[in-house]
Amino acid sequence: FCYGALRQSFSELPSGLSFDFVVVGGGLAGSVVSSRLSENSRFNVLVIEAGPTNAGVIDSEVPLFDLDIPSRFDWNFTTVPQTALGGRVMPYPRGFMLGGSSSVNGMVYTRGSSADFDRFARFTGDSGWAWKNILPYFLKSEKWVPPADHHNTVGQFDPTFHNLKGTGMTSVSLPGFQLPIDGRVLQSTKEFPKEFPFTLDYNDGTPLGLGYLQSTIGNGTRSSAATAYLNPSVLARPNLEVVLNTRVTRVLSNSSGGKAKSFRRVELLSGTRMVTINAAKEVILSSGSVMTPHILLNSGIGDKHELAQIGISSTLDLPSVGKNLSDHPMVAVGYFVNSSDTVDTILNSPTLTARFFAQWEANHTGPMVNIGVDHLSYSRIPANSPIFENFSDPSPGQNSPHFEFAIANGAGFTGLSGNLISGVLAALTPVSRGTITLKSSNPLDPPIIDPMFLTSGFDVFALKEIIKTAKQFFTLPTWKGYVLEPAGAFANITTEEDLEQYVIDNAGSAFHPVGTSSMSPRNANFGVVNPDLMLKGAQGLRIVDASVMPFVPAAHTQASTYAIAERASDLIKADWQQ
Ligand SMILES: Cc1cc2nc3c(=O)[nH]c(=O)nc-3n(C[C@H](O)[C@H](O)[C@H](O)COP(=O)(O)OP(=O)(O)OC[C@H]3O[C@@H](n4cnc5c(N)ncnc54)[C@H](O)[C@@H]3O)c2cc1C
Repeated sequence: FCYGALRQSFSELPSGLSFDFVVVGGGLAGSVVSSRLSENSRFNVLVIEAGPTNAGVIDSEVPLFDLDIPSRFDWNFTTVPQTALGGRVMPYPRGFMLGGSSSVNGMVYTRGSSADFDRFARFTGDSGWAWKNILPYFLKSEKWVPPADHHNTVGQFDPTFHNLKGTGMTSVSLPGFQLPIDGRVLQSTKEFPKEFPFTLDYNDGTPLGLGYLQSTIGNGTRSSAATAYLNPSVLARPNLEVVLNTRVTRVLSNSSGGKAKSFRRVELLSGTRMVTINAAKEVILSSGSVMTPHILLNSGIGDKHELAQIGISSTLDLPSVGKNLSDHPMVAVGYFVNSSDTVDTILNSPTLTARFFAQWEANHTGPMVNIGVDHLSYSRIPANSPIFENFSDPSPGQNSPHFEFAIANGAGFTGLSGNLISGVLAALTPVSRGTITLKSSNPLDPPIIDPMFLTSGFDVFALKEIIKTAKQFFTLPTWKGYVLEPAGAFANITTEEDLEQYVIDNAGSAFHPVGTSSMSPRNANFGVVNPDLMLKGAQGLRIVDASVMPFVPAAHTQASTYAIAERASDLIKADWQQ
């Protein structure tokens, strides 16, 4: 038989092939796990991806285009009205192409704090998830490369915490195009060292402070899980098949009674027909925090009472499926600036966009290699804050931040026009938890997504605090003569009530949902997967994606998903060593 190709549809897959592993979703984690498993030539691996190929998609390749990826590469989900946000409905983007959300995301590469992973280990009872044991997997997935402009990076990162050996996979680099605000941003670490101390490297496990942005960019181009892990030489492996444009609807049980049920059969939509395919060893669900629980629930794996209400009979009663959705709420604030040298000028001018795109095409340099942010800052709510009279601290440890503050050379997420500088402000330790549920028993209906943003008073407080900090930041002496007046509704805030209303009117998702198929200790009567990521109470089904994280780390979620998928690959290989 001939394996080893990128198929445009399931019907292109030659009949008669059999597979050891069927990976559902060729997104970030699915690309990693299928690449690693197919390193073993005795394993036949099939990946089924709902979206199209990433190859040749310029909007995905050019870093500065990241805010405007066409909707055909998105699942185009929206949330239900958010009660704590004045009933607003908001978009909930998820990548719909090979590489998944790693092909459409903001490319920010942040790992989180050592305490985040030590908490994973404590919570699950598996020391394999602790920082010291997961750090090698961060290094295995990361290929540290020079920035696009090849500037001297000494003093801008700590090489001890990166893989400079060329053995890694996804390229990570420092900013490849200096922004005009960079000098002033760095000066702020001297003017406000208590809140913004300089940190050499926020990816060393202790992120607090202001440091240089690290992104999944190599040679001025997005490096995604697809470009890195499913590169042409991996796709040429005779034991790997990748099927595009094919949606999986359910996993089916192919055993009954007796021992734990086995879920080694996948149902998918091929054209207008439902067909099934078996995995001899395992089905691996890697459809992400929204679609993995959606597939499980449609398969009857979830809370049996809730499923009965929509006419789905239970195959495995696991009430935690789709619960515990944890995502970072985010809000942006902007100021007009006394300069036209911001990304707004480029993005609002077709002529400049064309000119800098031509430069990018010619030699992968210039403003298009950058996302308009060169620095991030991480900070904590002071220990003596009155909020801790009513809430215990949700952060996992003293080295772990409550806030992220990205300093953007443009309007960014404010949605305003003009020349701006903005702060993209995220609350990293959300207390609110949401759900993914089903509308009906039709597996092609979209999920009901309810992140329940800001339903905890702690999260409202956190966003208000970080806005106050951003105000202090932008009024530091370093900004004199550059930062002008606040922009949009932010300009009208005078009271604490105004501030709260601004948060309610403007907060949204930072696009980091996790927790909907959470790990829990092996014998726990809650959770969805065991610490080895096998579905609880079942055989033959593993979940490998962001949905298994029990808590959202104090970081953007791609780095942790890469590390989890790398460790998962080793766990799977060890289980099936012959
Ligand atoms: C707009 C946006 C910006 C972001 N910015 C950043 C950032 O700057 N830095 C960062 O660290 N993180 C960022 N993230 C988050 C990060 O990309 C995700 O945490 C990460 O990609 C999660 O990986 P995953 O494998 O769980 O899911 P995904 O990467 O989303 O992969 C899931 C895959 O499964 C496929 N799939 C789903 N359902 C089915 C089905 N039924 N059948 C077949 N295939 C299916 C999807 O099409 C997709 O390819 C961002 C995310 C988004 C959406």
